[in-house]
Amino acid sequence: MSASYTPASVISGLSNPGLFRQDAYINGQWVKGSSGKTFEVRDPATDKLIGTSAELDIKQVKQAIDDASAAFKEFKKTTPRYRANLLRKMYELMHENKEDLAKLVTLENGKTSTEATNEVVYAASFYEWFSEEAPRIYGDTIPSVDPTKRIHTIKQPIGVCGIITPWNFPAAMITRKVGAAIAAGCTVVIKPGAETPYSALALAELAEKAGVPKGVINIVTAEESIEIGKEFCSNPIVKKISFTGSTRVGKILMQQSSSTLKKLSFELGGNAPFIVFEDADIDEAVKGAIASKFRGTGQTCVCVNRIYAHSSIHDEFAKKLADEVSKFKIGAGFEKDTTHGPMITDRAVAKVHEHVTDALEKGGKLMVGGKPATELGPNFYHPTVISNVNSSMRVVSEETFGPLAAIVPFDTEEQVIESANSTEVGLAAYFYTKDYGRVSRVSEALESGMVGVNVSGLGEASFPFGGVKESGFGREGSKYGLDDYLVIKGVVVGY
Ligand SMILES: NC(=O)c1ccc[n+]([C@@H]2O[C@H](COP(=O)([O-])OP(=O)(O)OC[C@H]3O[C@@H](n4cnc5c(N)ncnc54)[C@H](O)[C@@H]3O)[C@@H](O)[C@H]2O)c1
Ligand SMILES: O=CCCC(=O)O
Repeated sequence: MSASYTPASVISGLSNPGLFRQDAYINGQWVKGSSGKTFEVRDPATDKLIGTSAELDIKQVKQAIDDASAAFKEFKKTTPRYRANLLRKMYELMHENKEDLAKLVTLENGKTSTEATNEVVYAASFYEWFSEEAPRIYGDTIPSVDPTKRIHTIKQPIGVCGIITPWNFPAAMITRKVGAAIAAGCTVVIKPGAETPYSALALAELAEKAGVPKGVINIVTAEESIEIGKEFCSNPIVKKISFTGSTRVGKILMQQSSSTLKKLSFELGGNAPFIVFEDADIDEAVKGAIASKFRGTGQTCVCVNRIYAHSSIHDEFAKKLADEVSKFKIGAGFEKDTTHGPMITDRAVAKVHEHVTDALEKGGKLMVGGKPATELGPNFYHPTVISNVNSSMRVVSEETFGPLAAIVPFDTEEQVIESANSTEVGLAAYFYTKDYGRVSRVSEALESGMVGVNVSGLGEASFPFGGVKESGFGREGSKYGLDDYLVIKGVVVGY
């Protein structure tokens, strides 16, 4: 597409040009791939080259793990107050560099400048949150059956953590994990999504400025992720893997980790139901569905995937939703009037189109959209609403991960709960109602790690983020987010 910017003009317009790094970051050094190997990173809106990134080989990844291990020997002895101050400084530096960080997010991920700025603020909030949690890593004292003994517990950092993150939140998926790891006293080796390495590298640059000791945060970049995944999982030095990404890859990592019995936390794929009951405020539900379904152009793990609207309001809801969606302006994330950016790749576009075609062939009613926006480029898809959807359609059973809102009519609360739960994954679920009894009943009945009632936004640092079933395990953010990076040691003292 023709755009009012080029990647080069965005990079030269950064207030802090040092944030744009193309080398990997190991043990406080910026390192190139062995024999200078690199991979390309492209702007998803224009397909123009942003730059290259170092393609590390396994020897370099092993070295990063060794360096993180050496750093852990000292870092684990630091006080929680020291680590709190480091995180506070990292948080402040993210805010000082908010505009630049947001530009890098838009450039490599494609999301709009507003969404990118929101992501940077959200990402920084995890450093702030965990700076406040670090000094509160309490143990217990426990009465013993033996009067000559005293029992207490201490919580200690687990060790070197391997962190693997996706491209859809290139900053927040890193800070949510690294904030907890640093607060606990762990050291990390991070492999960011190959589509979006620059936000991760900019965060490493800021961490260094904040005074994070060398070896505590390491970023290994590569387009080829399979061997790095194997190394993280099989290297006995790595004690924990934290992964955000697809259920498919989560299963591979779990299998690979069995030989070394790693502690694992996985945030995997979802298929979020969004239920609009007959007593709901329809306009509020439309607003909520738009915010959740189309966040990041539908490429958010907690995005609504299936909308269930009570039969008595299905047509009204579908029309109002389609009217709002038809006002969207898709385009490059940097353009002022763009409301929704591109998808990450043309493969992602193709998957949305497969779901749309399948739903229409099986009797769904197209309300708006329904085709790739090839006039804008290979990565754009017209935001789409399809009503009269049923459970035989792929969009109901599979995560679309794109801008397709599919509306299924239902008749009873029991029936819709059963439909909502009839999937192997369980990350987020939403419903709209004014019936107070239903709020508790349905929240408790939904098989998902997170539920939004009359709201569509779940993400904040204080909220326990995570799934059940094949959406994974472990919780990020919140007071529980530290647990995954700590081990409890019981101590018995005899007198
Ligand atoms: N639950 C969450 O918080 C959350 C957040 C974002 C994305 N997701 C899920 O991720 C999926 C989309 O993201 P994606 O396509 O980038 O997912 P993905 O699983 O393909 O990739 C995620 C990360 O894993 C790496 N990876 C891929 N194969 C690997 C392997 N064999 N070994 C080690 N690393 C490997 C990738 O390079 C990337 O860094 C969706 O299903 C979405 O729901 C979940
Ligand atoms: O896509 C995954 C993360 C989204 C969020 O934290 O709200």
